[in-house]
Amino acid sequence: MNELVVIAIGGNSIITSNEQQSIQHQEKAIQAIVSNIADMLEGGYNIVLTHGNGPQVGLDLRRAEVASQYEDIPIVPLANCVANTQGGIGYQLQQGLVNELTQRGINKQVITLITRVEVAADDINFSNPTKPIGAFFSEQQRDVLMQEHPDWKFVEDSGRGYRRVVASPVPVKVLETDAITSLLDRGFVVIALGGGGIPVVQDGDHLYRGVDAVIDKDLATTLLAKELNADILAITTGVEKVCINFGKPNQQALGQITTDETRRYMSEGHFPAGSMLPKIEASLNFLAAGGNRVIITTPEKLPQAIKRETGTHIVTV
Ligand SMILES: NC(=O)OP(=O)(O)O
Repeated sequence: MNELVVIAIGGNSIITSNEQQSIQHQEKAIQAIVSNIADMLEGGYNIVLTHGNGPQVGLDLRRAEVASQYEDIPIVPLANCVANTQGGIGYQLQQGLVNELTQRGINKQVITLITRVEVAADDINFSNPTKPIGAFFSEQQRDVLMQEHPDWKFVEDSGRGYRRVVASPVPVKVLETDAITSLLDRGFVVIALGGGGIPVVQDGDHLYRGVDAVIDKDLATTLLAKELNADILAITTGVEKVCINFGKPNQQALGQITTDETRRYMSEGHFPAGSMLPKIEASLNFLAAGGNRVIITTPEKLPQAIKRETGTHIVTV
């Protein structure tokens, strides 16, 4: 039985900077990603590929806001913008991966699944926006935007500038897990849960409606990996390996670590909040639910990391 790997790719691996937002730039980034996914498929793994949408959903929302200044063009709610990014990014990944597999002579079907995720209507995160979306702005640009849009909130993001933030409720349940399982059983590579899933709340018995938010894709991917009983969760990030004492002279990159060691490093404050910490918490959560292994590495290093040649591997024992 082939191992099931659930892989999360960040939206910023596809739009890498303000200057690289065009579809042509995104397709170039996607070509590199699908080549790595194809390598993993050749290694005999079953794969569910999830992706973020931070830069893309911010762009989509901005496009909708600008267009809605024309009286005949209605505004698009944020939940629909998330759905749009699932379709748009999913299409690019699906087409890129199908083409890559065809060129390699691999007969494997790929499908993108629109995926909804239930969140709690009373989630406290609705009143405290934390999820950065869209482009990076200078302090001066941010101040101008805040004057034009007093309801917009911003946060400084990773030393790269200011980004708009929106609500990011905790994912409670992936509503399309059964469909993903059926597709995996039939041999598909499944691209799902784009942008952390379209956030929906219960609106009566088994009835749902979309809400204006963007779910964190690492949290949502962990939830899906648990629901699918996946063997391996692969979380991609900007560094090849997780480090302790990051940025200090005694910085140390971590290869394989146990959950006990991970918890100790976490309690010693080695993993910054809003950056590596949520990925580490998600990893521990997946392993506590019975997962075998978590890999944290860059998208480029995934094929080597799955063979244990690089990356940080977190295991229970
Ligand atoms: N939705 C989400 O978490 O997207 P990014 O990973 O692109 O920020």
